[in-house]
Order: sequence, then structure tokens, then C-alpha cells
Amino acid sequence: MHIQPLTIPDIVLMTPKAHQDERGFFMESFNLRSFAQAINGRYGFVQDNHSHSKKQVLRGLHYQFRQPQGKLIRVLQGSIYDVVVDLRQSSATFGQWLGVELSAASQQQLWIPPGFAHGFLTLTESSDVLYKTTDYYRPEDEHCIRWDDTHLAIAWPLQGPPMLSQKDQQGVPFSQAQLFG
Ligand SMILES: Cc1cn([C@H]2C[C@H](O)[C@@H](COP(=O)(O)OP(=O)(O)O[C@H]3O[C@@H](C)C(=O)[C@@H](O)[C@H]3O)O2)c(=O)[nH]c1=O
Repeated sequence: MHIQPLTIPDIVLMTPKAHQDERGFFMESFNLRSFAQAINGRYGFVQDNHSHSKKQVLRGLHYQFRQPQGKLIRVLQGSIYDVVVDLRQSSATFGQWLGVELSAASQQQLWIPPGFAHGFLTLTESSDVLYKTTDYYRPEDEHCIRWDDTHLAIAWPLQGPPMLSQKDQQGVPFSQAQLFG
């Protein structure tokens, strides 16, 4: 597995090794030991999520505060622009965001530890995104930061107005976000 820490070093881009042969390929899409080595830590995953989105659907920016979730993201079909925002006040990269394109073709995975807000935009006709989480979904604990917050100024590669859920239309500014220690 190829490991690449990004501009926020706790965010890690992983490329599992795909073994190609005349039948197609084989890949260990998750291996606990390799994952622990890659992030130099241990997390247990308790939930797998699959979301299917149309082009220009933007989900986010979401986080749970009392029971934060680490997320391991990958794309099974199509491509997305995946964004994280560091909400950890003690972090050297507090308040920074980064975006990375993830696609079925690249087979890359993005590790996002607890303490980040997360969102993504579907770039292709549709996308299928699969992600593992380190804690359970708790709707009462869920928070949403505006995708177009002016302070964050995220450079979403939009080709028109995004399609948003009702909830995501009511995100709060970054200045009103709950912050981690
Ligand atoms: C996230 C989630 C939603 N749901 C339900 C609630 C609702 O009826 C329906 C759709 O939920 P949402 O609108 O919150 O789905 P969505 O906007 O896709 O929310 C997700 O966005 C991305 C960016 C994340 O990072 C995730 O953690 C999650 O917040 O699915 C669950 O049952 N379990 C879950 O874990």
C-alpha cells in the first residue's frame, strides 16, 4: 500500500496494491494491520456507509462533536472532490481545509481522523462512495458547517449550483462551529 500524508499531515491518502492479471484485479481494500501501520495508530471501525449521488450533489460539511467519527473514504464508481476541515484547536493546521479528488479509477482511499468536518462533491454523472466510520451515527450529535463559508473559501470545482439536502442548506458558518480541544 502506498501512503501519502497530505498538506494536513494527519490526513492520509492510501493507494492499496491492485494485483492485475488476465481475469481482472485483486486488491485488499482494507487490512487492519496495514492500516494501523499507515496511520501509526489504532482505530476500530463500527459502521460501513454507502452513498450514491448524482452529479453536482454536494454533501457536507458534517461532523459529530461528542462522538466524533474517523472516516476511511473510497469511491467505487465515478469520482468526487473530497474536502476536510481541521476543527482541532490544538492542531498546527487548525482551520485549514484540503480537497482531493478520489475516484474509482485511482482506487485511492482517504483517512480522516476524528476532529474534522467532511464533505464531498460528485464530479461525474453519479458516484458511489463507501466509507468506514470509527463511531456510530448519532443524528442528535451531528453538526453542519456551510459548504460555502466565506472564511474557509473552499475551492469546490463546481460547474453550476450544487444540489444540497435541506439540512446542508442550513449549515452554520465556520465561526459558529463547535471546536475540538
Ligand atoms: C449519515 C447517516 C445517515 N442515515 C440516514 C439519515 C437520513 O434519513 C439519511 C440521509 O442522511 P444524511 O442526509 O445525513 O446523509 P449525508 O448527507 O450523506 O451525510 C453524510 O455526509 C458525509 C459528507 C459524511 O461525512 C457522513 O458522515 C454523513 O454525515 O440516511 C443513517 O441512517 N445513518 C447514517 O450514518
